[in-house]
Amino acid sequence: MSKHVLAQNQYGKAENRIVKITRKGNEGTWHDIRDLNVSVALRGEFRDVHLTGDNANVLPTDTTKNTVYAFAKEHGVESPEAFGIALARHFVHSQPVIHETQIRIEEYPWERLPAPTRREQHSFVRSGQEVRTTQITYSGDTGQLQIVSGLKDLTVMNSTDSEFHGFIKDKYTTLQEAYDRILATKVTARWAYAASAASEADTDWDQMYKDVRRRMLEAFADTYSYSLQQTLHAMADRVLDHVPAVNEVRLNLPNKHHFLVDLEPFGLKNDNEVYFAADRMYGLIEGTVHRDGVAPVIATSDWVTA
Ligand SMILES: O=c1[nH]c(=O)c2[nH]c(=O)[nH]c2[nH]1
Repeated sequence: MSKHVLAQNQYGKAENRIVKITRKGNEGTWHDIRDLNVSVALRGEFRDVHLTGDNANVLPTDTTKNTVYAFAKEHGVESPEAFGIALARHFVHSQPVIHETQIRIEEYPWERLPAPTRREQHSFVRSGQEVRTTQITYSGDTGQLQIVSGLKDLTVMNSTDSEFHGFIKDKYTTLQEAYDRILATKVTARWAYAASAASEADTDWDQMYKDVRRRMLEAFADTYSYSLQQTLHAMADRVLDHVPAVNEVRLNLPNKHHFLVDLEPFGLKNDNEVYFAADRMYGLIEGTVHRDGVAPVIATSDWVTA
């Protein structure tokens, strides 16, 4: 017997890559595709396997992988959220020793690539835009379904309407005050849905995603910024103002610094036109905004890099 305490534990198969084709139209020649990376984590009565290696309560990770693929055929992939909810419920409801499931999904976007010489639609180009994410947590004990969706790698820039000045100056400060700078960031966003939206069968998750993304981008573009912190708040605020199903927004915004190049040695004046785009290091601005009276649920400890 160990004298130490086994605390949080979970297991499952991570990063199951799956592409699902849905054939539509007259002869099934119109194809829709969903390209997912699905990770499964199971939580429950797993003391024995850790303490003695007794596998009686262990549904193999290999089975969880097979279930992901079989579910794509049996239930289809309507959206990452709907797929994740079905999987999360399945594991909890089919095995009494599994009390909670967490499904994490990334979706890689493809755009339709029209072929001028044929009517069939089965060609796609991977769009260089963001990765869509979702995390579904379902508890069999409480029946609670928590959905935190999001996106990452969405890079945006304002080439003006950004200032940064009036900050603390101590003996180590060298930063010049900026009255016209580039503001650029690679957005990682997560938003938590209200329990009512999570449990409604007809929630249109793809539309929700489009709405949240659009509101964040509009706020980024609309906000005359005196700091990336202010822009972060404006982006989250805009989502909460316009998308009632969302209760909380967390943003991780690396400040992708653009430094004015000194052109004086060449006898040239740099009128905020020529910048050096720095790769590293970067300021990292992070924060959560949530509805008053609703306790935040999105993890704040996740490590996000630019
Ligand atoms: O928008 C900014 N916020 C900061 O906190 C900060 N710090 C810094 O050096 N540059 C910036 N820019």
